[in-house]
Amino acid sequence: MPREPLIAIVGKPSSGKSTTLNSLTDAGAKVGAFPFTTIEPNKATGYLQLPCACSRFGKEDLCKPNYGACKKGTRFVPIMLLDVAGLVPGAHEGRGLGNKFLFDLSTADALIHVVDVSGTTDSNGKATRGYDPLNDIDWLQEEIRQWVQGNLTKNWGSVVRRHTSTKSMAVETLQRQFSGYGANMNMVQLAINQYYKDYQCTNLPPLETWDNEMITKIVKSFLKIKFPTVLALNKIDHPDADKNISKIVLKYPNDKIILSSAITEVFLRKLAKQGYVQYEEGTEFVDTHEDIDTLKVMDEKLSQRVEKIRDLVLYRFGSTGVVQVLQAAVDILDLVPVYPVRNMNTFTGSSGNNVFRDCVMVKRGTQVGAVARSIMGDVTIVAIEGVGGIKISEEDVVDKGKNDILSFKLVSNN
Ligand SMILES: Nc1nc2c(ncn2[C@@H]2O[C@H](COP(=O)(O)OP(=O)(O)OP(=O)(O)O)[C@@H](O)[C@H]2O)c(=O)[nH]1
Repeated sequence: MPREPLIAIVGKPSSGKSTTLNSLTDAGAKVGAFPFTTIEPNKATGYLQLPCACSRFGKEDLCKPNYGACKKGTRFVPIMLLDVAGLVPGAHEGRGLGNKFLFDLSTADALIHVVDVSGTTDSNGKATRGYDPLNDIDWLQEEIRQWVQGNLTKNWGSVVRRHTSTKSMAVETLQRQFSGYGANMNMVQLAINQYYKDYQCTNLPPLETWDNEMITKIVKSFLKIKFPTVLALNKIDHPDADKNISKIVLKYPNDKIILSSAITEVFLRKLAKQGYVQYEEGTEFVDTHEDIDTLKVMDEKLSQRVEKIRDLVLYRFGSTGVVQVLQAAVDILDLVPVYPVRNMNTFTGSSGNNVFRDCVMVKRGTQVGAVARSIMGDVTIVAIEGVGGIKISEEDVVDKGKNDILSFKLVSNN
């Protein structure tokens, strides 16, 4: 994943995708610029919250990121989000805005599947009552599988002929066929390993003998690797949500599931902007005039609404869950923050007193040399220094809190 990670928000109409996106991208006055050169219409910048390196050294007051923000040691790192609207059942056959959106999806590294757990919208997003959202999870996975499988098997005869005549290995042939989804050899090998795990076997039958059932299995395993998914069970504020949540958690015990109420997050942020509450995003803490007397006084109706939100969402679930949804997506991608600095004694950049100006998210286990090249291009590295001036080799790997603050000494161009 040499470019910035891209996380797609998917789900049926009216599940709450836009509301989730709005709450993730509206970071209010807190954040500044973002690093992406082009933002296309269906892309937006979300802000991942994580403990910043400045808090390890008590330098919170000097932390001023080039991109995003840092507030009292909590870093807001910009992450690119893709809004995949218009997915409806039958999209792989071109229904709705079908193939275009599925095509957009191919650039995503992970998915946030927003599921309406209130059961108040049917499979097409129309208002109803008592709908079973379990259908939506299966439907979305199936829709993507049928699209990928359709693309793979369209010319299966010639794929097999070429495979045989070039004496290719299955991993090579699959990589060629899946290259449109950004799949490299490593990803395809991981997919094959996933297949071994899913179907408890140790080798693949010859590709020439694969029937539809076998191809389905391979595609399913590939999709697990290509699109790791967080299930955002949204609308938990609704009274019908509880029983649906239990059913989903029981059926998908191994999935990454986060409970959310996007509408509550949007509402609380609005009240905070208007000066009625002080709200710590991602937490259950909402202070009102009773706690902090500089906050505006709310009328009876507004007070009752905030009280209801506390009871129905914040105290029951610990937060609105929206901040955690993005954190979960970054977790399943196994990304960790790395802070390149110029001066390892002061943690500053090329000028000024501000510390930890840059932060990039890289896959855990990436070699330090590869991190340098992904930031600065094809450079020649003379030395790499870590905290305390320790020497780090290009082959050392990045981990959470380890080899994550780096100073690269390069060959000078002059
Ligand atoms: N009760 C409740 N309603 C919500 C929540 N999130 C969104 N909604 C409502 O659900 C409806 C659909 O929300 P959107 O965010 O527009 O849904 P969408 O998935 O973007 O819909 P499309 O644009 O049609 O694809 C709106 O009326 C929202 O106010 C939530 O957490 N709780």
